[in-house]
Amino acid sequence: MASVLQLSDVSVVRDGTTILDSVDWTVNSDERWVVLGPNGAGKTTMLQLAAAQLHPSSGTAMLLDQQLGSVDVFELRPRIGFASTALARKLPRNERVIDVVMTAAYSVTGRWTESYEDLDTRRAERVLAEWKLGNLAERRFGDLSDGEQKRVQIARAVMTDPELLLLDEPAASLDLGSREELLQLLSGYASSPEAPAIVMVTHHVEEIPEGFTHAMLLADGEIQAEGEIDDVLTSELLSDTFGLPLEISKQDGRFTARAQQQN
Ligand SMILES: Nc1ncnc2c1ncn2[C@@H]1O[C@H](COP(=O)(O)OP(=O)(O)OP(=O)(O)O)[C@@H](O)[C@H]1O
Repeated sequence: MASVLQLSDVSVVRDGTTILDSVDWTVNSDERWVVLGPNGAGKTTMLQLAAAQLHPSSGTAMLLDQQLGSVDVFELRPRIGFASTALARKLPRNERVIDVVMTAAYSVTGRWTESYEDLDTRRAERVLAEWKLGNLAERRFGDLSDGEQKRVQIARAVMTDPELLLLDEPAASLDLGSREELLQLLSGYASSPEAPAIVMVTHHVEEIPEGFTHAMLLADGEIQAEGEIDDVLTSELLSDTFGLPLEISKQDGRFTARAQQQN
């Protein structure tokens, strides 16, 4: 299976601080990864590397068969779908939902003078329907609920049929109903044979959709564990990563975690 991302001995240093330390990580095209770790572990930095928004300070990062640092990132970025709160803040709140999604075709936020083809419109309509947003296409983005806005961000990220989809805390701040609705959609998407490789950062194991295959645990910029999801999301490894005794269980494909009872 072809790899879409391959980090070899990658470190990221910013203002003298090592944020990622000698990371080795390969994501193959048929894998769906979740990245977990405490605040400040380096998860967002890892996604920024995977989104070609950041170069390694040392080591080698291969992204979609191109080496970061020796490729035009503007050619790479349209092949990568990225949904994050930072990106969502750039989306114009008074733009129609369909335009928020369609402008991804040009990697811009905010419709301006670009001309779109019927193909773009049809694709945006199809993606909106897939993410249960078809009836909201003409609404203003800023008027939607948080749950609907999160789905629009993902619809926008998949608009260009990316080879790698990156999701930074897609379920953060959602109420229980909106979270479950989103997880169901993400599960369906992740389980489809046409889905791209996916990397999702989250703070909560409860937010891992069914169908995710691999996990990475990160702390202090170092990988604590990585591999198949059931081998990595164990009570022992999670307790070590978060520095407190945790008990993890899995039922019907979904994980839950809680602090262990102290005697
Ligand atoms: N320019 C910078 N200079 C120094 N340190 C930085 C810089 N940018 C980020 N950091 C630090 O790097 C660390 C990792 O940040 P990052 O946002 O990748 O972590 P994270 O795991 O996504 O955290 P969170 O879960 O809180 O979102 C943090 O401690 C952050 O303060």
